[in-house]
Amino acid sequence: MSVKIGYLGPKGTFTKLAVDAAFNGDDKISFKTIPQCIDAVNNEEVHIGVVPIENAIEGTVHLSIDYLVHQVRLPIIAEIVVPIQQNLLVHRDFAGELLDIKEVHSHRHAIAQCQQYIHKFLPQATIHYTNSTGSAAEMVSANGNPIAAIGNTLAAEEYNLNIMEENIHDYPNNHTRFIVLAKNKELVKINHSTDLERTSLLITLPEDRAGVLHQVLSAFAWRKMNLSKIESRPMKTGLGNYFFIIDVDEPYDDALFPGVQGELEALGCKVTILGTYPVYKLACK
Ligand SMILES: O=C(O)C(=O)C[C@]1(C(=O)O)C=C[C@@H](O)C=C1
Repeated sequence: MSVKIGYLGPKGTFTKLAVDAAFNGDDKISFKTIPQCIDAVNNEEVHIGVVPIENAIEGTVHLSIDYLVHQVRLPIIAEIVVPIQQNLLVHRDFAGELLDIKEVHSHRHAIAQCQQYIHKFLPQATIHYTNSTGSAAEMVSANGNPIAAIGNTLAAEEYNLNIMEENIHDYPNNHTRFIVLAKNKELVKINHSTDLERTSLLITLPEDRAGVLHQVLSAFAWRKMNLSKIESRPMKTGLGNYFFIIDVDEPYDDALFPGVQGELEALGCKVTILGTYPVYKLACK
């Protein structure tokens, strides 16, 4: 059986680079948006979906986490981390200078990763947000105007663009985490080794209970469980209502995690496990 893998496309996105680094051979199907990709896994149009979740410079990809929490709950089966290098891509026929570029197109995370570069070298350009860096590159290749896209070298290749400036992201240690979603975890086969396992929890706090966040964190702290991320997001039910995503750098087990869950539930919290999964730090071609 050929395993169908959905990803945030079109061709030439960073998500495609992550998919190519992790999976070989299988059917790879691009989706225009993150929700469309997640829906496709849920509707069983594809077996696996890969979407970005967090970037080292710009932080969480809110669209992915919010869609997973509020719209479609699918388990996280694995995580792929790849290095991110942003480049300024222009049409093959563009022969001007940086100051001739009227518009810069890209995904909002890519624009944010190059904020200082744009501020310094492209102050005249207007910013246009796209669904992905790949769709920005596609747009530039179809357009003769003096415009540019921010994206990777695969996009330059796929859309026959010139790389006008390389490595334009503002901070050198740039990586993005991608999550792998699937209903059947047996279909997710990543042939790389890893010694890191992570568990992601969704926690909602009881209303108006002084010090409860401190108590939540202590439940992990005294068990010496290593948290790699804590993030709050609006519940979308009114001002001041938030949920927390907590990543623990340990696989789910039958002792510590049920202990934490019981303790948090006794405090009036609601705890949901979003996934317990291996983390693969991979290089891209
Ligand atoms: O637009 C792409 O190429 C994507 O895969 C999305 C995305 C993101 O959402 O963060 C992925 C990696 C980079 O951080 C920039 C953009």
